[in-house]
Amino acid sequence: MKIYKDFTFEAAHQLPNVPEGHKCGRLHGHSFKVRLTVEGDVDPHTGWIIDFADIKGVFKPIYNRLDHHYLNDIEGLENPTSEVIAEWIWNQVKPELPLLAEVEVKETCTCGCIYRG
Ligand SMILES: Nc1nc2c(c(=O)[nH]1)N=C([C@H](O)[C@H](O)COP(=O)(O)OP(=O)(O)OP(=O)(O)O)CN2
Ligand SMILES: [Zn+2]
Repeated sequence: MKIYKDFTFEAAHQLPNVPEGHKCGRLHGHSFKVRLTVEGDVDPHTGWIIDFADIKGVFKPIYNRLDHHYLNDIEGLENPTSEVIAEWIWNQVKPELPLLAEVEVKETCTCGCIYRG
């Protein structure tokens, strides 16, 4: 069984390694969407894998580092593509949430990235 919790954070970034003139080389912002998916067995007593609130609790300090920040300033996010952000979030969350199975990051309505470790 898999469950997930969705988050939205607002942040600015620019991609330093794109070719000259690429639009993403300019400073811009997104309402980033993050989906954290957890996989495990359903506890027969509680009826859940874990409480959604526990996923939120684990992500809260990480969310606070991202929301309304300039991502390039964050250690490990100097080149903040969706792929790099997804792996970075995985590395922050996984030790605190061993059942984590998937991190999805969406920059816009039409593009995103899924990382499974
Ligand atoms: N593989 C990746 N490609 C791109 C990334 C990325 O993180 N990984 N990022 C960008 C830009 O940051 C941009 O914000 C998103 O790109 P794009 O989908 O081109 O954005 P648009 O909204 O302008 O696209 P539409 O074609 O209008 O849907 C670029 N590439
Ligand atoms: Zn962007």
